[in-house]
Amino acid sequence: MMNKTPDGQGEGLYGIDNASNSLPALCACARGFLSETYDFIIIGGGTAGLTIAARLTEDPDIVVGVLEAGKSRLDDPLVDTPATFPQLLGNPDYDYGYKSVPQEGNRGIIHHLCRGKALGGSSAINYMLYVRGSDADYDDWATLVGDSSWSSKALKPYMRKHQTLDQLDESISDNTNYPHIGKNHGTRGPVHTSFNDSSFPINDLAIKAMDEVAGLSKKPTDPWSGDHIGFFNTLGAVARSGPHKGKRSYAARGYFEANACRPNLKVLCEAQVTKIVLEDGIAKGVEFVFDGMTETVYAKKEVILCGGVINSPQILELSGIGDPEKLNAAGIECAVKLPGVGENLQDHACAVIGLDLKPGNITLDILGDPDTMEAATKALVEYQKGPLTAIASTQGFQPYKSHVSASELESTIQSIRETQSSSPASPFYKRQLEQVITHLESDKSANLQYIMIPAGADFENGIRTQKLWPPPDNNHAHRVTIASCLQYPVSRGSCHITSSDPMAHPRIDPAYLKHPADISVLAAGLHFIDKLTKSPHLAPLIQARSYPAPHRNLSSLSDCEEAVKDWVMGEYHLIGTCAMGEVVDSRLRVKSVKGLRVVDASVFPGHVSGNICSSVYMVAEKGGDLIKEDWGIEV
Ligand SMILES: Cc1cc2nc3c(=O)[nH]c(=O)nc-3n(C[C@H](O)[C@H](O)[C@H](O)COP(=O)(O)OP(=O)(O)OC[C@H]3O[C@@H](n4cnc5c(N)ncnc54)[C@H](O)[C@@H]3O)c2cc1C
Repeated sequence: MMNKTPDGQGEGLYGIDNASNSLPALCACARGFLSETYDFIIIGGGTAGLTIAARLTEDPDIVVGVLEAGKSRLDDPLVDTPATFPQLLGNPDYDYGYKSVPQEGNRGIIHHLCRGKALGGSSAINYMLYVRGSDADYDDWATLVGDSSWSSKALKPYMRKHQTLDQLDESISDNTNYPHIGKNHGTRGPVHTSFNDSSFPINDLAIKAMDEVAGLSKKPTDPWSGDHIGFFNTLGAVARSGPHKGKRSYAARGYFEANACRPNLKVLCEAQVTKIVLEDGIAKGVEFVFDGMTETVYAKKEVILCGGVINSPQILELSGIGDPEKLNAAGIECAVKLPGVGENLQDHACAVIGLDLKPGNITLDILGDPDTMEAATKALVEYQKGPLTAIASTQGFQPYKSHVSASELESTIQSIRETQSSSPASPFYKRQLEQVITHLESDKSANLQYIMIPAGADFENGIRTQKLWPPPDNNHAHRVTIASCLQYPVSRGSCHITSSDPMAHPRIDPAYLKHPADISVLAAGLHFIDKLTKSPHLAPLIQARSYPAPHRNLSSLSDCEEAVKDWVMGEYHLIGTCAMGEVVDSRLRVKSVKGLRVVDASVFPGHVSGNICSSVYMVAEKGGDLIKEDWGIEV
């Protein structure tokens, strides 16, 4: 076994020199995979699945097999280069291409819902913003599930455990907008995080405008400490040290490749799991399809489901675990009645303003100039630096209460109370709503996240096609997009199978804007952005608002509500379809089934503020320890 640091981080295990190009753990065919006997079978080699596989195989006596539907994309420049992520979205080689049902709250629009189909899962295609929830968010989890081991205090070591904080680039002399305190961050975790090493003047001006309009004179001390109210440049999951400097840092790199020499780890890619094999209420193994052939593999100890927020409930339902009515309608016999499966789907919905800037103001559109692109490519290739290694970093959080009058706040809360007292609301939902109300009443809660992207969006088709970010255009006014994102939605959607065909996409309803309170909160966010555009820090730079159309008067909250209904999009932060407390217990074991856990974003019982990948790594790190404890494996 290995030495431990106080955070439980392994000494040298994820050392940069351990990476192997031959990757012996990757099986070329099903026969190779099936020749092994496994203690644990992990379904889904995504963000959470690879984290758990790495932790369990720290014990050389534990043998783990991972089945992943996507391909390994290690060393694929489209995945590795931070700036090329838009090319992954909507691309069937990387993205499942799920579609929502028409969203009634959003003029009936069908949303494309991206999910990563690759080793590393959605961490291979995401926008790489590295953000953590606030303390109140995880304390809410602990309360909802009645287990203090899920409190913010208890979870902090798992946040540090997955992270390595790389140093701020020496060219950044003024670190006012890059606040951080070392003790809140990891130093040896598999996921490298860093600040951008370059920025545009508009980044700092936008932060000034945000501070001014919000009336803030102080910066957050460290937005990863559990309090992220205020405005700052965020970290990204991009390595700024080691052999992968300048590249996306994701689960396949940090958790898999670094451990791919372990003889007790096997991964089979392009293997689609079709169901869990249940015998007398015990998960014994899984059925999967590889190269057109159906195979079965057994687990001596447990099956761990890490298929993500869409596929984990899908696989449970295909296996006969769920609501009997929904299963019967899909032609599946119910083996275990568990009505919460596929319910409680939540996302962070965003509303946006698009701005065209006056000549002389630069954004990523400058990359449309061939000479600038050549220089940026040179910086990437020769120094692993520059704009092609950057993420959309400018952001911050504000309480809703600071944006509206007392009567507007009361009316929003009243609309939630009405839902709370209605008979269809489940006891679990009612308790969640109490927490949402507490957030709205607080003047310290991160109800709204603001993100400025120094690029223009395709507002016409982007939601449907996910070709949201058109190529940079230096012949046009340079553009920025500012988003306001709802962090604690009241609306609840669902994800259920409608057919027994495992290849058929489930019916997914993220229920954007289903509840009027969500519209009110987002409208206040849009109103705030409108004020930013009038701030002396930003107004002189702006040529025109390109979206919403001029007839929407964003200084009126009711017009903001209409603009929100015209255009809303998920922040790709889907959670909750196998919620802790409802579908799994607080040790992540599926209720009424033995030998089966779910560990991924689907187990989040309620939403957290901010981008959620850090929370997925944290849940998986904790999940790994829970499994080890339950099987007497050294933690
Ligand atoms: C486009 C996009 C942008 C995002 N941007 C950010 C961001 O900037 N910052 C942030 O913090 N978060 C972001 N997120 C969210 C974050 O990346 C995800 O919440 C997180 O990665 C989900 O982890 P997971 O383990 O739950 O699922 P995943 O990482 O999606 O893993 C699920 C895995 O299971 C596999 N699988 C599914 N079904 C089967 C099957 N039947 N058989 C075998 N394998 C299967 C999948 O292929 C996948 O590899 C973004 C997400 C997306 C999609």
